[in-house]
Amino acid sequence: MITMGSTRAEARVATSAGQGLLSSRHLKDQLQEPERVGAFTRDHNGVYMDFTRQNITPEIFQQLLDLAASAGLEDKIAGMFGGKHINSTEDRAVLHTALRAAADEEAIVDGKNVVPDVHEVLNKIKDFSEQVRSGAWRGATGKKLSNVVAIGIGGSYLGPLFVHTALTYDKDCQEQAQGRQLRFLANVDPVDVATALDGLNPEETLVVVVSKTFTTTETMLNARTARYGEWLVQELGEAAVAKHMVAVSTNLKLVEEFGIDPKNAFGFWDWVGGRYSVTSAVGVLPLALHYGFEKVEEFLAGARDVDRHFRQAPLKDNLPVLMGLLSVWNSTFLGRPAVAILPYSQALAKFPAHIQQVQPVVSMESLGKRVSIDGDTLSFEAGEIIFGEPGTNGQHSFYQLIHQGRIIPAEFIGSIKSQHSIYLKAQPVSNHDELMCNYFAQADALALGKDAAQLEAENTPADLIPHKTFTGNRPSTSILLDAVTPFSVGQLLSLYENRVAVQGFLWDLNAFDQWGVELGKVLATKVRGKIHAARVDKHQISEKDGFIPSTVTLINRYLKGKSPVA
Ligand SMILES: O=P(O)(O)OC[C@H]1O[C@H](O)[C@H](O)[C@@H](O)[C@@H]1O
Repeated sequence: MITMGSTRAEARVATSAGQGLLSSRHLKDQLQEPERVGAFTRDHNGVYMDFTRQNITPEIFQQLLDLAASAGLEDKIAGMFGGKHINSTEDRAVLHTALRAAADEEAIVDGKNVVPDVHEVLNKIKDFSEQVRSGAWRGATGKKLSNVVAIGIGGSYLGPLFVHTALTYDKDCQEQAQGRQLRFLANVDPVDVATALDGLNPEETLVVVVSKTFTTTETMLNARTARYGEWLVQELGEAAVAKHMVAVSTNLKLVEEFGIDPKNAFGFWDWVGGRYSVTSAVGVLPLALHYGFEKVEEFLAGARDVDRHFRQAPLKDNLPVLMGLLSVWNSTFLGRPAVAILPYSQALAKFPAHIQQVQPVVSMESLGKRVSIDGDTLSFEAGEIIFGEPGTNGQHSFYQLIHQGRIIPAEFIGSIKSQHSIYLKAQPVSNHDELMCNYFAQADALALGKDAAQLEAENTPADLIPHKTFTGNRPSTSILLDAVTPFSVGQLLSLYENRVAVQGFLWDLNAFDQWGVELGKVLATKVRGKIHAARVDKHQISEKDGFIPSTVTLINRYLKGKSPVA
């Protein structure tokens, strides 16, 4: 049986045991067996998952399921849905799944069913978005508000951006969004302010300030910039704020202090982690304003569908569980530290960035940890470096590395139907077919490789054979959706969110806190104070300010080069 081991030495043994368990047979041989398809593919409501190209055998698969059982995975999943405070370092329940529960479902947090609260906010969003879209709610000068700028960062940005990008060219969504614009402002870089506000008339624009805490420096500065900077108040006066600025937050007190009427604030709760918040008002409000509430309901229904599957399906058929187990197998047992998420869908272009944050970003932010939930140093490698780009673009950049360099498990995501079908008469296949030919080919190229004998048979010059050899045996999972729709985007989101939870449970770490981002924030606050003081007193920064010599030199060079302030 494979175990994680509780000491580094045991973990090393586990890793070599993992490698030892790997069949000496190359994937190219194993993949000839038709029964592998039956054993290692699953289909849930339009989400087809093929993990035949993973480095597993039926025995390893069984051992992974045993590992899940011995880690008490089913109980841990039940504990999460049951509202246990599994985010123990913040003493919070983890119930983002309640955000998409049906009105008649229950999710109990501290003895209270929170689903009615969720639906109260959803109804408020429905109402408000319909008023804005119909023109019943207008701007200060009487114009319809057809533009939305959502200001937020991290989880208050990446999820909504991912979903918006995914739905932009869905035919129905496109129709619903006609004549409207949805933009995001995240980076504190003033160039991002310029990009987000460029060409937007404040008279026709609604600003949604999205921040769970309502204290995040970047978001608050950007919100003040949109309000007082070159824009809203300057052009329309202070009174316009009431009609042009609304907020999404768990901190309604600070929303009011900022000068936004709490009536125009949409709440959520501390049992929703920031990076898991896209199905709260964080995503629902901007998306409902842009696409209409019904489309967002379809997205929520997709997430609910996979949540239920995750809660109910046996481990061996449970897609998030299987994805989590395979990640643990690849990273902890086989020592593969990265994962490439490769959507063969331009609509899913922002999915890798969102998952970086959900998985160890919520993969790297959630699972990028070094201690267990009890604070002990982990004895094994946990967390994965997640990166990715849509195919085929990635093929022309980093795929060289994954074909012939490091072994990086890949997750290919494709769809049967395109949102935008193009078929040129003179071409053998449609444009979407062409895209998907690559989706099929790349997974096989990684798994099957190309050896010296094949190259010799093609009369490859001997000196080029080492360069043209592909070792193959490189793992990947292929996910095939019927189409990229609001529903399937919700399914995909839930699949990955829940898979992160599984990995956290198996690694016994807290996938729901993010202390790792705090140190940088504290240091930035110190730098801010020192730069301000240096400017006011016209002095140089020195080591007395508590910086190391290289930072003193860097900051002084910056300050010197910037007068006047810009
Ligand atoms: O929504 P906010 O409170 O503004 O927080 C924005 C982001 O801040 C930090 O980076 C957290 O680590 C993220 O999880 C969070 O999403």
